[in-house]
Amino acid sequence: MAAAQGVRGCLLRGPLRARLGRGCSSGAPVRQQQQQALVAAPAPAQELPSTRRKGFLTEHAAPFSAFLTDNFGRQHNYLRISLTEKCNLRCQYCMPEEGVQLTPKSELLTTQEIITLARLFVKEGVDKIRLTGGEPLIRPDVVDIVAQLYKLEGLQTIAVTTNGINLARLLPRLKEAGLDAINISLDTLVPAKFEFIVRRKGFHKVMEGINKAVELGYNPVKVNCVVMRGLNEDELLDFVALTKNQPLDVRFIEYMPFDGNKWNFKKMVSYKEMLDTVRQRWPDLEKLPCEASSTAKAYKVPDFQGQISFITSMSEHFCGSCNRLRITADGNLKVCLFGNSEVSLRDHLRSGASEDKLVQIIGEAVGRKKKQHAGMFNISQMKNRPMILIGG
Ligand SMILES: Nc1nc2c(ncn2[C@@H]2O[C@H](COP(=O)(O)OP(=O)(O)OP(=O)(O)O)[C@@H](O)[C@H]2O)c(=O)[nH]1
Ligand SMILES: C[S@@+](CC[C@H](N)C(=O)[O-])C[C@H]1O[C@@H](n2cnc3c(N)ncnc32)[C@H](O)[C@@H]1O
Ligand code: SF4
Ligand code: SF4
Repeated sequence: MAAAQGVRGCLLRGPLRARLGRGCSSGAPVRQQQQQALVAAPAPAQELPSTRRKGFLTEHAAPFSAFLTDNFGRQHNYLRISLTEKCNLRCQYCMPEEGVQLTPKSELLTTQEIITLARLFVKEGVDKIRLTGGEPLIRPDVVDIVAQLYKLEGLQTIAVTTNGINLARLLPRLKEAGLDAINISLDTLVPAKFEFIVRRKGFHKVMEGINKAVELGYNPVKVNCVVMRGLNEDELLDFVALTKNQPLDVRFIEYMPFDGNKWNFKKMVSYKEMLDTVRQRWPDLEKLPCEASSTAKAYKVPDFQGQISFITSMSEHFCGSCNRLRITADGNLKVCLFGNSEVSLRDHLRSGASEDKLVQIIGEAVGRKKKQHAGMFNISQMKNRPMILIGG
């Protein structure tokens, strides 16, 4: 597993301030802001807890569940669980400014229900769970959830996708509990623009979170950047420069349509356009091999420590190798990010369905999964949840 490999062996060299002084490609104001934000000199990397996984990587070889295999032969070994519908930011590309209709608390999955479902999926062959949201790190028991997941035999990777605001504070405990991999969302290196895009303050906290993840030895630390025309496409080269001396994987994401995010084609910057921009500055950019199921196409500037990637859901979808299922915070199984067929696992759990019955229901839902999403323009017209209620 990439993430399981990635958690070992991070080497840090020199203070971040010094790193950022080199290799930034655009004007001084952005660079100064980066330098102000990344002032801490990280301590030496520490080894992450990985003994449990070392064992399973070699010993766990159960046949893959027929229930989690769809009609196109795709094996779903990666489960994304949304821990909350709430968030401490209000990103323009994810949710409407006025917020979203929240589900009453009694209808959200309890911690026990989350663990029960996770255990069931792991038993059937899921070996990677990503916690998402909303903002997963505002759930008060997130550390406990990671600790309980860590005990699940067969689960090799526990990952989180976070906006980074609470990360520096929580990461030591999350790491102790068994968190293997971290993806942090950051769409701009300009503090004022950050406030505009996410409609809240917090830029420096996110940078602190990225520094803390590097300091604690996560490698790579993935940085998710949704690229939108007129907002941040002028910062691509600055983001690439961040990978020069740090173990970061900066992932440029094509802007995707969801309910309430005012997507339009003109605001989307395609993979090809982004790649051309980066290649003009670094013509010797190398393409890297990727896992077949990866959402991202990876590249590297020779001699840079980190790498960059592109998540091309719109212009070059990767549905053929999809291995992902989702559980929403209100307990629905969603078999495709861009499909609106859902089944309530919560209701079945609460009405006392047996494990066999639940597995059957999950299998039927997986059987309904389409070969691929319906295409950029069709999905921009379809009824779906706002992204904040899905979790990415
Ligand atoms: N179309 C599509 N996009 C996805 C899928 N999974 C994740 N993404 C998008 O990829 C971007 C990054 O998501 P992350 O939460 O970091 O998850 P990931 O890309 O699976 O991360 P890794 O496990 O580290 O590769 C977000 O914009 C997600 O919405 C998927 O199954 N289909
Ligand atoms: C919905 S967020 C939830 C996790 C966490 N709050 C965060 O922001 O990282 C998961 C991922 O989806 C991405 N995302 C949200 N809306 C998107 C959109 N319209 N297009 C592409 N990616 C999007 C975010 O940038 C983030 O990396
Ligand atoms: S992308 Fe993440 S941080 Fe931003 S509003 Fe959505 S859930 Fe919150
Ligand atoms: S759009 Fe649906 S089928 Fe395609 S990769 Fe994403 S979740 Fe999988």
